[in-house]
Amino acid sequence: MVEAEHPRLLLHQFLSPDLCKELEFIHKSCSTTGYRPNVFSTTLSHLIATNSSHLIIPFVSIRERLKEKVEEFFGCEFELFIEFTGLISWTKGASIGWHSDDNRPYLKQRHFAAVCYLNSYGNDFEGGLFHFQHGEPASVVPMTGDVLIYTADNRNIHSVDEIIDGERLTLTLWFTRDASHDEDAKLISFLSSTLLYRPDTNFDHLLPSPASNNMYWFPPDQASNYQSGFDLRCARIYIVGYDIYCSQDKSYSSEDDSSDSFLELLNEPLHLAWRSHLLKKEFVNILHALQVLQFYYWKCTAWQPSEYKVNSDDIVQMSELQLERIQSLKLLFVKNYQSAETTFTHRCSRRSFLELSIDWASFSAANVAWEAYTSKLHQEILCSFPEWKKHNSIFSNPSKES
Ligand SMILES: O=C(O)CCC(=O)C(=O)O
Ligand SMILES: [Fe+2]
Repeated sequence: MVEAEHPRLLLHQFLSPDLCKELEFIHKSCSTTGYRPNVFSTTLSHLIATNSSHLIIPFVSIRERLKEKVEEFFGCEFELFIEFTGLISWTKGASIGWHSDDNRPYLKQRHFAAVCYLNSYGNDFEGGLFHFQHGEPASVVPMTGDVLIYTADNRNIHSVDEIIDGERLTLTLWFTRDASHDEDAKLISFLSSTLLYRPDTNFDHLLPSPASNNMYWFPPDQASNYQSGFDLRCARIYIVGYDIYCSQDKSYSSEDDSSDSFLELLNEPLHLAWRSHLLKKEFVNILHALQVLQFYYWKCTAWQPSEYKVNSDDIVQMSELQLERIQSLKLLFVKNYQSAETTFTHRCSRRSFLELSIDWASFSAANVAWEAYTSKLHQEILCSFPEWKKHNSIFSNPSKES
């Protein structure tokens, strides 16, 4: 029974650990700076805008399950629309005081919220506890796979403590009774203009294409002069011990150039390096490199190093000149390394990244597996889209084998 005064529900382990990992992979390879200080987000329309529409697929069944659960719990079967779906991460310094989720005139359409915790307090971040101002449970400790559902009105005023360390990740959805705020309709119309005009035979058409450079600069208020802060895509690569190498001869001055022209290098082909080794594989841009690297971290435990042989043609030893170039690129893209590290790592992972050694054979295997994963999702979205369009609604394909 719904408690009338404070209608809310906490579900334990509603999402599987693997789905949480998959959504984390998507966020760590696609996010941009968010709408509040120290917050990063990945919305579904952003995935479409960056040529990664296929990455919507992992969200489809969980959106469906959450909507059913909310409708069932609040007794409004078949009445709701999803208003917003997004991956949101909070880093050191982020917090929110007492509020209800419909507390702005432009948020009045929000009737219910579902917050899915994709990582855990203590393990991945410190701080970030959730509190309700009145009623039970008074506090929620975010744990991987748990979901908190509540009404968006003032019966559920809540706050989140400041994040002290690490990156706290959620999948957050809002639901509405107002059909004019149906997210599906907007996504389908966006997909209509991007998805179908692409031949699906050539893998190059599935490579990510970055949004504008300023969306990846952190903190966002520094994106007007780029003198401090960092490019978050590069930061996510550097903090796990990799380097970025691009051979372009153009010289960009970081001191007197306050434009973002140096960031254009990241939209050009580039390589990844580890210590003195350069991976010969060329990535079309920084997002491509980041996505493959994050995929490797998502899946790396699945590969036994002995199963794969390093092809000596895959890597080269770098020259002194190349190593110098790598250092100067690092200074260009990450003005403040300390802040990048504090933003994206938890003290536990900081230590384990230092102990990691690269296994190039598994890394090459990850690249092959990432292409297969991408093609499979692309096939799925091509197959589902005509039905979505017909019903103006995003739903999972019942014929799909699981
Ligand atoms: O992430 C959470 O636990 C809740 C976040 C929140 O209150 C909000 O985004 O409005
Ligand atoms: Fe909230």
